[in-house]
Amino acid sequence: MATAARSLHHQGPTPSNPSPHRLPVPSHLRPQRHGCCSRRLAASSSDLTSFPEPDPAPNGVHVPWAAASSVATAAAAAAFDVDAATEAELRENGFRSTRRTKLVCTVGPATCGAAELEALAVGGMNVARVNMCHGDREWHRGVIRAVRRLNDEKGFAVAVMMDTEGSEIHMGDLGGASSAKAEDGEVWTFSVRSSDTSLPDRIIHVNYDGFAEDVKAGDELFVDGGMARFEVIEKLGPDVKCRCTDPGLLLPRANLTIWRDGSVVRERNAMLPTISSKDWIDIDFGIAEGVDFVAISFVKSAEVINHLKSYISARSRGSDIGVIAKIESIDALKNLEEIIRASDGIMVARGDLGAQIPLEQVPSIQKKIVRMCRQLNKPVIVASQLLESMIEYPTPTRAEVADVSEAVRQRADALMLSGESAMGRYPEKALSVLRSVSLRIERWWREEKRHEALELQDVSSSFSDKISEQICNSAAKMANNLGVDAVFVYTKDGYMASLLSRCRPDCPIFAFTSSMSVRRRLNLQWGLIPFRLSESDDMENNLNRTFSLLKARGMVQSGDLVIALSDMLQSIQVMNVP
Ligand SMILES: Nc1ncnc2c1ncn2[C@@H]1O[C@H](COP(=O)(O)OP(=O)(O)OP(=O)(O)O)[C@@H](O)[C@H]1O
Ligand SMILES: CC(=O)C(=O)O
Ligand SMILES: [K+]
Ligand SMILES: [Mg+2]
Repeated sequence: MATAARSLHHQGPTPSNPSPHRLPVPSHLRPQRHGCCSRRLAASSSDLTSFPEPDPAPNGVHVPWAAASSVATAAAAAAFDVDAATEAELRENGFRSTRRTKLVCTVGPATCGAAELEALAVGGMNVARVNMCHGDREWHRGVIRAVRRLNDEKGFAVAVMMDTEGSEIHMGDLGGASSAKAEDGEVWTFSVRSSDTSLPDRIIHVNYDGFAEDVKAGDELFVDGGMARFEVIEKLGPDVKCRCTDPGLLLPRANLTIWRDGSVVRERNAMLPTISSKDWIDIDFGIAEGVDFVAISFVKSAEVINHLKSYISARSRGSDIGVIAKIESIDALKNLEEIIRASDGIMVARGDLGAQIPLEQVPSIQKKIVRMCRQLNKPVIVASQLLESMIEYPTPTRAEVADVSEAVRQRADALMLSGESAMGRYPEKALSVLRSVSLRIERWWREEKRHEALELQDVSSSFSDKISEQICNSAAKMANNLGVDAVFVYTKDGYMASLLSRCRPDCPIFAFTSSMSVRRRLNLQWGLIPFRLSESDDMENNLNRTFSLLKARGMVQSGDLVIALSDMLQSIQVMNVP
C-alpha cells in the first residue's frame, strides 16, 4: 500500500500520521465561471439581524423561522428550529405533501456565491457536496462556511458533504484550457511527465506513475467513462501513444480507465490506497471545518471505512461525521454487503461505476444497492447524470425524467446533482426538476397505495435497539392503516428516526432532536423532517410544547392525528393534536 500510495502525485503524510500542513494551492484549480466566492460571502451578513414577518405564500420564498408572530412564541421558539424551506413547504401544501426524497447538490463555480447557495437552499437542497477533486482549499473553506452562515442566519439545516478525490487515475488540468477536443484518428500522448507550464498540443498529463507499466498496446483507454476513447498504439518510456477511436471532449482532470479484452485492467493501480495521502489531509480539513459527511471515493472494502471511522472518532471529539461509501468499482461490488454495514450511508456513483462495468448492468446494480441499503438501514444516494443534459439546456430529456422517476420509485433516500449544479447553466432549474419529479412520483405512490412487498429483516443488534425497531415497524404500519397525518419521533442520536424512515410510511416523519449535528445528518434520510428541540425528560411536556410551537407556526392544526414515539421511553402513543 505504501509504495503504491507514493506513486500518486499527491505527496503527503501517511494515513497513520497525517500532518496538518496545507497543500500548495494551484491557481489553475480556481473556479472560473463565477469568480471569487469569499468576496461575496463577506458582504452578506448585515441585513439579516432583524426578522421579517412570515410570508403567506411561501413556496420558494425564504421564511426565517423566527418570524413567529408573538414575543412569547419567539422566546419559546428559541429552543426550536426547523429548516426554513421545509417550513415554507409545510405551510403551503400541508405536511402530507412534503417531499420525502432528499436532494444533494454538488457546489461548484456556478453555485458557490452566497446568493446562488441560498437559491439552492430555498429550492430544497438538503445536502451541499464539495468534491475535493476540484477547487483549492480556500475555495472549499469558503463554500463550507457560506453554507454554515446560510444555516445560522437564514434558518436552513443544509448538511455539508465532503467527497474525497481518491486514488483514481486522471488526466491533468490541460494547462488551464477549459477543454480539448480529440478527433477521430488523432494520435495523442498520455504521459506521466509532469510539467508546470502548459503542455504542447495533444499531450495529456496522467497523475499516476504506474500508468505506462499498466497499459499494453491494444488496450482501450476510456476518458470519463466513455466521453472519448483511445487505443494504445505504443509505449515510449513514460509516454503512451494512443489513437483516438471515439472522438470527444476532454475535460480537465477527467478520469481514465484502461480496458483490455472487455474488462477493466487492474494492475498496479489496484494497489493504490482508497484514501490517498492527499485525502487524509482533506479529511483533517473536513473535520476541522465541521463537515457533516465524508464521502469516500472508490471504496474497495469495509476495512477502510472502519479505519476511517475510528480515525474520525479519535480526532473529532463530540461532533460525529457520517462516513458515506461510494460504490463505483468492481471491488466495491464484490464486498457490497460488508461495505454497507460498515458505513453510515452509500452513494451509487454511477459515473465511475459505469466506466468499470458494462453500462447495461448499472440499472440493476443500482436497484440492488438501493434495496440492500434499505434492508440494512443505511441512507442511499443515487448519483451522476440524472439530468446531465441540463448542464447545457433548460429542460431535461424525457429519458432523464424517467431515470429520476425510477430512482424515486425505488425509494432511494436522496438524489444528487453533479455537473448540473456545479458548473451547469441551470442549477436552480435542475434542482426544481428533481423536486417536482420527486413530488409527483411520491404522490402517485401514495395514491396508488403501492406498498411494496418488501419484508424488512431484523437489523438491530442490541436488545434495546430491537425494541425500537419493533416499535417503528408497528408505528409505520399503524400510520398507514389509520391514515395518520404524521409520526413524531423524539430521538437523541437519530437511530429511531432512521428506523422509521426505513419503513417508508405514507405520512411524513417529524424528527425532534436536541443535537444540531444529528438534525443536519437526518436531512439525508427519506421522509424525515428534522427539528431541533431542547427536550426534557418528561414526554408529556415535550409533546405539549411541540404541539403549541407547531400550531403557533401553522405547521399542524388541532385535530391532526399523530403517532408519537420516543427513544428514551421506547413509547408509542396515538393522539389528536389538542
Ligand atoms: N469545485 C469545483 N471547481 C470547478 N469545477 C468543478 C468543481 N466541482 C465540480 N466541478 C465541475 O463539475 C463536474 C461534475 O462534478 P462532479 O463532482 O460530479 O465531478 P467528477 O469530476 O465527475 O468526479 P467524481 O467521480 O468525483 O464525482 C466536474 O467534472 C467539474 O468539471
Ligand atoms: C459521483 C461519482 O463519484 C461518480 O459518479 O463517479
Ligand atoms: K470525488
Ligand atoms: Mg466517481
